[in-house]
Amino acid sequence: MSRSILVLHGPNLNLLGVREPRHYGRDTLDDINQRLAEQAKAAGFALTALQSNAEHVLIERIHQCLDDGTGFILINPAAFTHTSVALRDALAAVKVPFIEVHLSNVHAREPFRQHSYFSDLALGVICGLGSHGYELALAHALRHLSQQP
Ligand SMILES: O=C(O)[C@]1(O)C[C@H](CCCOc2ccccc2)[C@@H](O)[C@H](O)C1
Repeated sequence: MSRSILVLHGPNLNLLGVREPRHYGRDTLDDINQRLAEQAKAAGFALTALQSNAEHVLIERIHQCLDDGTGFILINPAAFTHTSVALRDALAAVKVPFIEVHLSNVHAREPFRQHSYFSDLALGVICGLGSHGYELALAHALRHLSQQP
């Protein structure tokens, strides 16, 4: 059973807590990552988090999952949600189960945010619940991995 979870944050999420609290809340990315790490550790699992503004960095980190035993991915692709076939293809290639997370309710925002290149591949999608969405996604990932042989 894999005991390793990867959390990926897409472009501009490094600005969380500094700008746009109306859409994205006041938690910083460090706040979110710290809470996720504590949640995973308490359950006996390892968690790695990466934020990047560069599509190729996220893609190459996903490719690493072919060799590093990652059992589950939580990903907020951010704006790449609506644009990146390349990032979609990387997730499809490695075949690691993933949950797509969005802080805001993308379905209550501009039309262009209402299409995702990831949702049909995802195990599930959580949006609109702020940073709690990440914690809910992690809770599901932990249960999923705990049920694996
Ligand atoms: O709601 C989400 O989590 C999004 O993935 C966030 C993306 C934006 C991430 C940028 O986050 C910022 C945070 C603070 C200030 C500026 C941008 C947006 O493009 C997606 O449509 C929905």
